[in-house]
Amino acid sequence: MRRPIIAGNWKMHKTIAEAVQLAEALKGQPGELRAEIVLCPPFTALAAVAAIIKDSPIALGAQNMHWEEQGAFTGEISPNMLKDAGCAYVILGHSERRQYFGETDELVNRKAKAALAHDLTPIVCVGETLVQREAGETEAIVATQTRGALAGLTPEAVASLVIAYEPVWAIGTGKTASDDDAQQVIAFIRATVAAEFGNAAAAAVRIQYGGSVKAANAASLLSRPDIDGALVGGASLKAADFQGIIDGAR
Ligand SMILES: O=C[C@H](O)COP(=O)(O)O
Repeated sequence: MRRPIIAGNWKMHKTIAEAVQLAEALKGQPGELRAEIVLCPPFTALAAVAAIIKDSPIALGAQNMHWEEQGAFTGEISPNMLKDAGCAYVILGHSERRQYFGETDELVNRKAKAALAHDLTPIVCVGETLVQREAGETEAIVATQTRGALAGLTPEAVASLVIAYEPVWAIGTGKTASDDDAQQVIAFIRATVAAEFGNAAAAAVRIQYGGSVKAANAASLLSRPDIDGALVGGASLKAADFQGIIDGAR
């Protein structure tokens, strides 16, 4: 049985004080959680958020990472630095990293291997652009990205990680993939994993949907059999909005 995972990607938002305030508000929410919750603040707020959530069931994640442990890589953050700051997860290959910073599947693969070697769970993002979708290339794109990002991993490693299917055209646009579309593409990604890594890895790997998830659509997306949670951008920036999504997974 796969436990749903709901991650808030705060992107380049929140000062340390604002991050602390949001983490405090979320930590204070009562109730049993069916889903695992992950907060992914910017690097500058990781340690402060870690201190707030340390005795709660909420986990900490980063939004990116370099693959080396240390060295002359100005502006980069290493896997052991993320562990040191309290991270359990790291988002890799987000479409914004691919689009604005030239990240390739090969680079995402290198990062995924480094994350796993440091006991960080990668949240590997895949997804097609609008042009690719309209050209009927969705399956080809997500299959290539999935195979590329996971190349060389063991079935056990693949089983332990998280994939986020984020159609680029749905990110921050208010346009959500329909439940049927999201379910269909995520089932296809799972079949791709099965073909490459076997049925046990495919049955275990958690695959989230991301792209304009909000309280109003979360419950029905998460009720689909292959959708194992959500990677949330905009709606993770306000405690009430994110809590509404978490409630959708109860
Ligand atoms: O990582 C999160 C996604 O890019 C989704 O962002 P969004 O919920 O603002 O559409």
